[in-house]
Amino acid sequence: MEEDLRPAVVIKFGGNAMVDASLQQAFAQDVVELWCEGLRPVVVHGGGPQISAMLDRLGLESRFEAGLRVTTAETMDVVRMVLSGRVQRELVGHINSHGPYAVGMTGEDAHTLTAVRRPAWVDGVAVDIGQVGDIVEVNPDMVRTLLTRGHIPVVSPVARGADGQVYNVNADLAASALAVALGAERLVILTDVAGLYADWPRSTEVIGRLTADALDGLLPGLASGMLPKMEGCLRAVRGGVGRADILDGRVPHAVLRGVLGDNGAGTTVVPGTSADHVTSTV
Ligand SMILES: Nc1ncnc2c1ncn2[C@@H]1O[C@H](COP(=O)(O)OP(=O)(O)O)[C@@H](O)[C@H]1O
Ligand SMILES: CC(=O)N[C@@H](CCC(=O)OP(=O)(O)O)C(=O)O
Repeated sequence: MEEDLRPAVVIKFGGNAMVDASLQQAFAQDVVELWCEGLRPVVVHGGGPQISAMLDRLGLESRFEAGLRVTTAETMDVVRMVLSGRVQRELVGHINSHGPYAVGMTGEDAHTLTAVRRPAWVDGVAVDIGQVGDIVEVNPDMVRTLLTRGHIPVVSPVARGADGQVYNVNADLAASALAVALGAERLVILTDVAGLYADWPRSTEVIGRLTADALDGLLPGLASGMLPKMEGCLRAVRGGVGRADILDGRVPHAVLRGVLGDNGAGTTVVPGTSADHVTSTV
């Protein structure tokens, strides 16, 4: 029975924050601690740097448009192999060193994530970036089943298309779509900076808290990896998730501090229309 279970907390573990083995271990410990506290963590992992490293070893090019990887059929094979064959396995291993908690899956499994091909928008122009997907449907049944049985789902951001193709999905957007479909309480995105910087890369001011409408106004000015992250936060809170946080994954135990301690670190997006935002200097 699911009635007495708390809403899920979806945590996106970023590729850049996961290159350090001790940070990976601290992250795994935090996720298990949340589970022990009665929360229901769902992990969606990235792996951008690991994919780029493998492409480089194979002599293949890594190219991004508006923060999304240009994905040929050859690139897609490598993306799938690195994400679900290596990065997900390592993470599941770290979590399961604490007990039989984690179960790895990809968005392709049980039709969890369905995507359609999407372009990247560069200066208002649609650019073809190959097998990159935008999620159009989420079936959260398998993730819910795992949660109900006391497991921690670890999901790779690969989706199936209704057209039979496999799609590479940005992990921030995959986490956001899953959070909405699960009716999650929170979306937490770990990355390799202190949060969303105002006037990046010139200022040292991190935006601490802002509403969905204020974020909507800032989105057109954002670049590179921060763009899908903030788009994911916006979609999440507009889709009913209570709040979305960007936290610094380079800080050990950032998840535990951010979720249980709520120490005000990082950037928090909340539903609402106020145009104001609060900044702090780091
Ligand atoms: N406004 C901004 N605030 C913070 N970081 C930004 C901003 N704009 C671009 N970035 C870049 O986005 C990066 C995070 O995105 P990405 O490299 O995709 O991270 P991850 O691997 O965690 O998903 C930061 O390291 C930074 O270089
Ligand atoms: C379409 C697209 O860009 N997909 C990403 C998927 C992995 C990811 O998002 O990893 P990070 O969170 O570590 O950046 C990629 O190929 O790099």
